[in-house]
Amino acid sequence: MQVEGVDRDLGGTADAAPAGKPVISVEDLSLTFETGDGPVYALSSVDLTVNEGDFVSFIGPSGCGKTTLLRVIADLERQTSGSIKVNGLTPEQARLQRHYGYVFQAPALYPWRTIERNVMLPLEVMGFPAAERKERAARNLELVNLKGFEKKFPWQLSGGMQQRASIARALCFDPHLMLMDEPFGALDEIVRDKLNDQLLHLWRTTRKTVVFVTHSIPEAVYLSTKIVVMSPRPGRIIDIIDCNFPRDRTLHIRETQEFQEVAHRVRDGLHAGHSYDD
Ligand SMILES: Nc1ncnc2c1ncn2[C@@H]1O[C@H](COP(=O)(O)OP(=O)(O)OP(=O)(O)O)[C@@H](O)[C@H]1O
Repeated sequence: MQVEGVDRDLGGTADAAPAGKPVISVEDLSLTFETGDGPVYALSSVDLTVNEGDFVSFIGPSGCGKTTLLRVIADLERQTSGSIKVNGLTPEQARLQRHYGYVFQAPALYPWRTIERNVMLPLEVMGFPAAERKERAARNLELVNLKGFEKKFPWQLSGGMQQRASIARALCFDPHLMLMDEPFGALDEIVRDKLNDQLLHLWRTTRKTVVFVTHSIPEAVYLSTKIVVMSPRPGRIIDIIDCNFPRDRTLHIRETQEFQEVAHRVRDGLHAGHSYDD
C-alpha cells in the first residue's frame, strides 16, 4: 500500500519545494595539486549551483574529486582558477562567519569528552554562555535521536551513534548549510538505511541545504533533490540529475520504477565517465 501511495506522489512535484536562492555558485572552477610527482588535476571546469533547501549529492569513483570540491566549498582547499561563492561570500568569509557545518567521513569525537561535551565544543570555541551550550547540545542530540546518551563517552556508542553525535555537533550552531563528506560510508547497510531516514527527517524539518558525498547510488537517489555525477582524471561533472521525489519519501520508493530509472541514469553516467582499465 505504501508503495502505491508513493507511486502516486512520484507522478508530480506537488511536494517539491520551489527552487530557493543560490547558496553555492561555482563557475568554471579548476584545482590542480602540485606534487613531487607532477601535477594532479583534481577538478576541471566545474560549474554548479546549489539552491536553498536542496539536498545535493556528489557521486563518482574514488579519486574523482568529490572531497576536494566539498573542501573548496568549506575553504579547506583553494581553487587554481574559476570562482566560487557561498551565500554570496568567498568561502573564507563564509567559513569565518560560520555559514556551514561540516561532517567528516569519521566521527572524529574526542574520546575523553562525553557526547554532550563533544557537541558543545564548537560552542565553547565560539564563546557561547554555558547555559546556552547545554540547551543547544540537548536540542541537537534530541534531533539525532541521542537523548539519554549525553553523559556517555564516544567509545560507549556504536559507530552509527557516534556519527549521529558528530552530526549534532555540526548542527549545534544552527548553520543553514550542511557539508557532509561520506558520513555513513563505514557503516553497514541496515544502519545506513536508518541514518538515511533520520537525515531525511532532519533535512525536511530543519529546511537546511545539504551537500553530501557518497559512493552509493541508492543512497544518492534516495536522499537527493539533485545528483552530481563526477568522473576522474581530471575530476569533472558529467551529469546533473534532478530527483523530484516527494520530500517525505520513505525507503519504499526504492522499489518504484521512477527510482530505478534515476539510479540507471546515475549508473550510466558513472560507466561513461570511468575507465575500468585503470
Ligand atoms: N592534498 C593533496 N595533494 C595532492 N593530491 C591530492 C590532495 N588531495 C587530493 N588529491 C588527489 O586529488 C584527487 C581527488 O581526490 P579526492 O579525495 O577529492 O577524491 P574523492 O572523489 O573524494 O575520492 P574518495 O571517494 O576515494 O574519497 C585524487 O587523485 C587525490 O589523490
